[in-house]
Amino acid sequence: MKSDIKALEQRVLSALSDNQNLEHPLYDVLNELWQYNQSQWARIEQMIRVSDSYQDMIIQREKTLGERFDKHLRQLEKITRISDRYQTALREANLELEQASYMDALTGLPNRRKMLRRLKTEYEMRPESLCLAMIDIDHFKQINDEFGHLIGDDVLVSVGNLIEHTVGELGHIARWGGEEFLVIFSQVEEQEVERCLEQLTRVIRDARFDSGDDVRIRTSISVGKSHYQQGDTIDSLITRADNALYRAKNTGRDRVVFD
Ligand SMILES: Nc1nc2c(ncn2[C@@H]2O[C@H](COP(=O)(O)OP(=O)(O)OP(=O)(O)O)[C@@H](O)[C@H]2O)c(=O)[nH]1
Repeated sequence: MKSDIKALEQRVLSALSDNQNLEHPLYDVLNELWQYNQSQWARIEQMIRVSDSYQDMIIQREKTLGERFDKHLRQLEKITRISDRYQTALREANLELEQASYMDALTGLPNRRKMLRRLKTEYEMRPESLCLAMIDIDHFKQINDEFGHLIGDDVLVSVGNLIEHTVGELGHIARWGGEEFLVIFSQVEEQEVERCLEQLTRVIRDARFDSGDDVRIRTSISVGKSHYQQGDTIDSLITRADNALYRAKNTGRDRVVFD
């Protein structure tokens, strides 16, 4: 079909180029139709060229947009990874900070803050089974004065360890402050608490602590114990343990005084 049109065009063209046809009555009409036809073809070709270049432009643009989108996606993934790492580090740092705020830096034992929290929880659950032991190292100032504060620190840590080890599962120990420790006993028979505290004074009395040279340091502890009584608050329980400790100090030290 296409070759027929080519042949037809060829015939029209040769007819129009033949001077003998110039006088033919249809020559002008045919010539005009031919010119019009040619200009239409030129327009169609022009439109095809415009359309092609437009398509090229769109393809190019999509490519550029795609590349930019990929780039942004990669950046976003990178930022997400950094943010994940940052959040994990932040969580870990917060956890460490929280643990540090409840721990005594010297002995590694729970501190007063942590103990008060535990005390509150135990008190809210079953106050009637609460028993406190306030423990203080005797004449600790003399150890510091004689051997220095660093050795004093070592003794403090060792006494803390011995208390923790001796009390074991029976209670919870904390460094209450200075050379003072507090133990909470909950749901432990009173007699068993008393046996444990008596054993504790023996353990510390028998212990020998390193002084850095040949001398071995000896010390002892005084203990004041309070047991929940009707109407007790956390404060009054602590005060009664403190008062018992005071009596232990005043009656010769190295002993347990029960309230
Ligand atoms: N090395 C050291 N000493 C401490 C620490 N905290 C408190 N002390 C010392 O503990 C001593 C407590 O002295 P005092 O309150 O007079 O009591 P004490 O000498 O133990 O005498 P009594 O309690 O009456 O038997 C002081 O010399 C404090 O400086 C500590 O973390 N490290």
